[in-house]
Amino acid sequence: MSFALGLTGSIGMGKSTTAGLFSDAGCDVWDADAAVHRLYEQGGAAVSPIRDLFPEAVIDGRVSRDALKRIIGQNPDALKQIESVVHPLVALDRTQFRALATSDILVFDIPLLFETGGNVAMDAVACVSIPDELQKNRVMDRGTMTVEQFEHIRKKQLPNDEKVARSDYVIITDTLDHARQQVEQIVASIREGMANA
Ligand SMILES: CC(C)(COP(=O)(O)OP(=O)(O)OC[C@H]1O[C@@H](n2cnc3c(N)ncnc32)[C@H](O)[C@@H]1O)[C@@H](O)C(=O)NCCC(=O)NCCS
Ligand SMILES: Nc1ncnc2c1ncn2[C@@H]1O[C@H](COP(=O)(O)OP(=O)(O)OP(=O)(O)O)[C@@H](O)[C@H]1O
Repeated sequence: MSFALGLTGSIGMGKSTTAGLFSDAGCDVWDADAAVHRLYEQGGAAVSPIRDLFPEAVIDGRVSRDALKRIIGQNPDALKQIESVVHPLVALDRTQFRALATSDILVFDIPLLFETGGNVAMDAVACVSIPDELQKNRVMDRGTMTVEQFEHIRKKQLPNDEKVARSDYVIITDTLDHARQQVEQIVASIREGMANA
C-alpha cells in the first residue's frame, strides 16, 4: 500500500516546482492544475459543460483561461459555477491516477486540498510556504494575472498561516537547493516510518 502525501500551498508558493523535486526523489506525482489543463483542452471533459455555462469561454474547441478570468472578474458567482463542473472531473482523474500509480510514496499536488476537505484522504500533508510579498512578486513576474485577479484568487484560499498550522510538514521554497533538501528529508522520514510499520 502506497503512502499518500498531499502537497498544498497558496497560489504561487511553489507547489509545482516542489512536486518536481518529489518526482526526482522517486515519487509518482499527480497535479490537480495539470488535470484541469487536460480537461480544458480540445476533447477534454470540461469543455462542453463550461460551454453550457459560459459560451464565450470556449474558443476553438477549448476553454480559454483568459476568457474565464475575464468572466470571473465580472461575475462574483462564476468561479463557484466553474468549480461545480471542474472539481468532480478532477476527482475522477485523481482516482484513476491512484489506481495505476506504483511508487511507495504518491504525491498529490492540490492547491485547494484543505478548502475541499481532500486532506482527510491523505496519510500526511506538506505545505509550501514563502512570505506573502515574495509570493505576490513571483506571481506578478509570471505575467499571467493582473494584481486584481491575483488578490481575488488569494482571498478564495485558506490563509497561508492556517495551511501551515494544519500541515504535517512545511517546505520553505526560498531557494531550490533548500527546497530539495527539505523534500529529501521528508521522503527519507516517510520511508523510514513505512519500513518500521
Ligand atoms: C481561474 C483560472 C482560470 C486561472 O487560470 P491560470 O492559468 O491563470 O492559473 P492556474 O490555473 O495555473 O491557477 C493558478 C493558481 O490559482 C489558484 N486557483 C485556481 N483555481 C482556484 C479556485 N477555484 N479557488 C482558489 N484558488 C484557485 C491555485 O493556487 C492555482 O494553483 C483557473 O485556475 C481555473 O479555471 N480555475 C477553476 C478550476 C479550479 O478550481 N482549479 C483549482 C485546482 S482543482
Ligand atoms: N524553491 C524555490 N526557489 C526559488 N524559486 C522558486 C522555488 N519554488 C518555486 N519558485 C518560483 O516561484 C514561482 C511559482 O512557483 P510554482 O509555479 O512552482 O508555484 P505554484 O504554487 O505551483 O503556483 P500556482 O499556485 O500558481 O500553480 C515560479 O516562478 C518558480 O520558479
